[in-house]
Amino acid sequence: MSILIINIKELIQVRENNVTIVKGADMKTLPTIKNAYLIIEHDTIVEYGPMSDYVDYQAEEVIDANGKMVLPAWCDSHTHIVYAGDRSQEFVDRINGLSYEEIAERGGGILNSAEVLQNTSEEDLYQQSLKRLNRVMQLGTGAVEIKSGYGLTVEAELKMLRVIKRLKKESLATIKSTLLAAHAVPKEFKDNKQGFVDLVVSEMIPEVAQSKLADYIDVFCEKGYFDLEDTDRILKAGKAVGLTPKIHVNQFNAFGGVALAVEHKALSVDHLEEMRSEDIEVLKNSSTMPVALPSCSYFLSIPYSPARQIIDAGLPLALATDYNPGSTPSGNMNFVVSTACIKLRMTPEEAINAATINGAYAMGISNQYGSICRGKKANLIITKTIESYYNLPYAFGDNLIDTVIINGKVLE
Ligand SMILES: N=CN[C@@H](CCC(=O)O)C(=O)O
Ligand SMILES: [Zn+2]
Repeated sequence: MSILIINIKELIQVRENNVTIVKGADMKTLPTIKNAYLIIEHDTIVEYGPMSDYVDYQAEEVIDANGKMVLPAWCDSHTHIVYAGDRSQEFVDRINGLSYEEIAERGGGILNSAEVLQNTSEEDLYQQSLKRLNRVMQLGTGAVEIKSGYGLTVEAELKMLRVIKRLKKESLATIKSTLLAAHAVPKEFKDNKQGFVDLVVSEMIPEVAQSKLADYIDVFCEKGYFDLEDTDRILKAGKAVGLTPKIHVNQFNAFGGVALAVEHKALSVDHLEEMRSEDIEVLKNSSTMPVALPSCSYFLSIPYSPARQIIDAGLPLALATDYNPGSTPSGNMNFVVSTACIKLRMTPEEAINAATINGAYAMGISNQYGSICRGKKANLIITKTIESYYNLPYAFGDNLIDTVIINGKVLE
């Protein structure tokens, strides 16, 4: 299959040298080609350039993108798309005055989702999750990381990971899978957190590694969940079987989790709503990607990650949705990009870099995704007719996407 796209008003995020990460002041640059063409063969970008250089090419499908822009599909490096049911009652409880923490203390929150998921069949869980995945693909997401963490028993965590594996196989999207067994302490272990950490380390991690069901290991490193010692044990055990760490850290409290993650050479540290200067310092000269989740801050009314401080310190930053039933029931990367500009004071260039190439880095796939580059996979968004790419964050809440191409296939 070959696709030729002609008359592209602006081809965005063109990176000739297969750049795999963009940091600091460089994030303000978004390389583009005006009035461009692009050729896809099978699932790969094989050629592009200005229309003035275009030489006749016989493609099976020709798309005239007159007035429209083309950019890499969004790379959403942090989601919990596989879950059962919803937590809309807790949403209303919060409106009526309860905090996210108070709801969790009453046995709601993650434990509520875990109970529902444990009682949901694998087929039903798959169907619910597939629907969400298809929806976010329509919204321009072409690559996505999905975590376990609503199972909290060996059996239910494996069920979640098998659903992710099936999504990998049956969906067009590129998917990375993360074991987040240490997401909350289950009721049965309420007074025996160590017992649960032992279970994660001695049963869940080996079993998941054995059946090759995860690419990454995650921990919710937070007061009332898992402390530095627990996190250290779990990351060590994960790394020992080849699972690279990506952790939830500094969402409500900052107490050294970022430094621990860097020590473990984590691929990413995610949330970062609460950042101290030493957290920023420790990320310098590391290979760990900081990831901001602005939809979560929006939904919970908690602080936004200090993107300006992070980028102005010369660090890279990625943006992701955190799509989950409790803190972020939205997988819309367009909203994330808008909110990053509006609330985190990122420029459109920074936000697009953060949601494409840096998002791909935070999933370990930026050698293949996240920019327009010969040889990279053809995951693309074709916008509606727009004046400038500034319109993408500016027109918040609007859908400016006309067509999505994922791994060389046009979404119906
Ligand atoms: N903070 C931890 N985990 C999720 C929320 C989980 C939930 O509330 O269900 C997050 O990333 O925000
Ligand atoms: Zn999360």
